[in-house]
Amino acid sequence: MVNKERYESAKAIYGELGIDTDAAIARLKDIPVSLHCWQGDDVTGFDHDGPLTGGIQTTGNYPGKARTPDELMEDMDKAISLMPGKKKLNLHACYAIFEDGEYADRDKLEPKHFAKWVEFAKARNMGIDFNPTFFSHDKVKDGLTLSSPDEGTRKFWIEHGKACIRISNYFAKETGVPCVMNIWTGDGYKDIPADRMGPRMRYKDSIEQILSEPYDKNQVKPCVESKVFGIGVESYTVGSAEFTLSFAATHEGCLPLMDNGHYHPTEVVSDKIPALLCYYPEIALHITRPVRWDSDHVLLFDDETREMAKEIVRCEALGRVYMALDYFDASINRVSAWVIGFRSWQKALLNALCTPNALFKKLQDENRLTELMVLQEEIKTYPFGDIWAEYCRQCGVQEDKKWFEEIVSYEKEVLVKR
Ligand SMILES: C[C@H](O)[C@H](O)[C@@H](O)C(=O)CO
Ligand SMILES: [Mn+2]
Repeated sequence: MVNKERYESAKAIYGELGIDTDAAIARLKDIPVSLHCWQGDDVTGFDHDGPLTGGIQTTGNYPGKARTPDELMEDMDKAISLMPGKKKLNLHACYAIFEDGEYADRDKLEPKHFAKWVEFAKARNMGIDFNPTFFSHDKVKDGLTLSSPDEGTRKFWIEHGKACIRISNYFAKETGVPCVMNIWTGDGYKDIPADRMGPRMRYKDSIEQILSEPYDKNQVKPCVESKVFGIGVESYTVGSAEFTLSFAATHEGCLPLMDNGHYHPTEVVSDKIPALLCYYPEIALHITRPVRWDSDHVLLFDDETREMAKEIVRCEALGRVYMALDYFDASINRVSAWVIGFRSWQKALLNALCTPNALFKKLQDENRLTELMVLQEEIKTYPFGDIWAEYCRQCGVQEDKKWFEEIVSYEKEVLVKR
């Protein structure tokens, strides 16, 4: 059977459950997902030569890492050509592009240092999300930035945050798409601290100072990302879940950002999404795959990934959740890592849109839980692959099995020559 016939047959099967697969495909094409630039170069950036710090780590030494803005853009273009769906570009401040020997430290960054990225995004019809970079820098003092007891250090990082607000405002104006600006720091202590509240009060004040910088409240969406622990920061994290949720709840316009690698291993973000949606008009996500801890493995189409997407869809919250990918693997082809992760999240969203959510809710409300279990199990073996193949076809990208051939050629022709 050719693909089109397979799609028609799958469409009829889903149709019996009241699912309109054409509508699901059309809807997904319009939903932006933010693609993180830092998968392409192991979270290095262009403004320093030092190691990756902040309690995060990339492992592996696969050949072909992007070393310059041009290489990173070239790799991203290759990846994008193999991903269906609408993309946004997610940048970190350390990816500033300096020209003609110019350099600006993080507290002095200006929109002009990101002009090339704006050009790149506009040419591809993408909005831009942004992240101040509070790590991999010699002004991280004793592992602390915004919560440092040293006023000079704290001031430097507050100025960095303010510069990033101005840059986010510029991104939104230039692209016409709201810019999600996420504040994450690795601030914390390896061992048991003597004062847990002091750093948090300083952190609160620092973020408040950053957010006092004028910006268009409809166009820039500041977020605070929580974390349970990092490498070398095992005992105490300043920006804990309780801290960031409370901060966002009490500061209008500030969104909570949940990274699903940032919780205890038995906690699931799929359950936290509807809880937060009861209270916050908008929330943000970093979507990753934690293996035993915040390992930032490449996202796959696994159970929890599917469950997170299902929650967003069945809460009718596609317009209220800003979705960004956040993982980094240096042990495999990096372009492939981008593609697998992005396609996995697209699959998860499409799968969620092809789930009979109204029917399942009805069964739950009528306490027909056996029937609910049976149907939830059976739909797992429905011909979803045929719907996915049709989505890829309509988006003009290679279907599964085929896209990897292009990666193999790209590796031979471009990556290994670096
Ligand atoms: C590079 C990102 O900002 C970083 O991954 C952060 O979002 C995070 O999740 C740290 O663990
Ligand atoms: Mn994250």
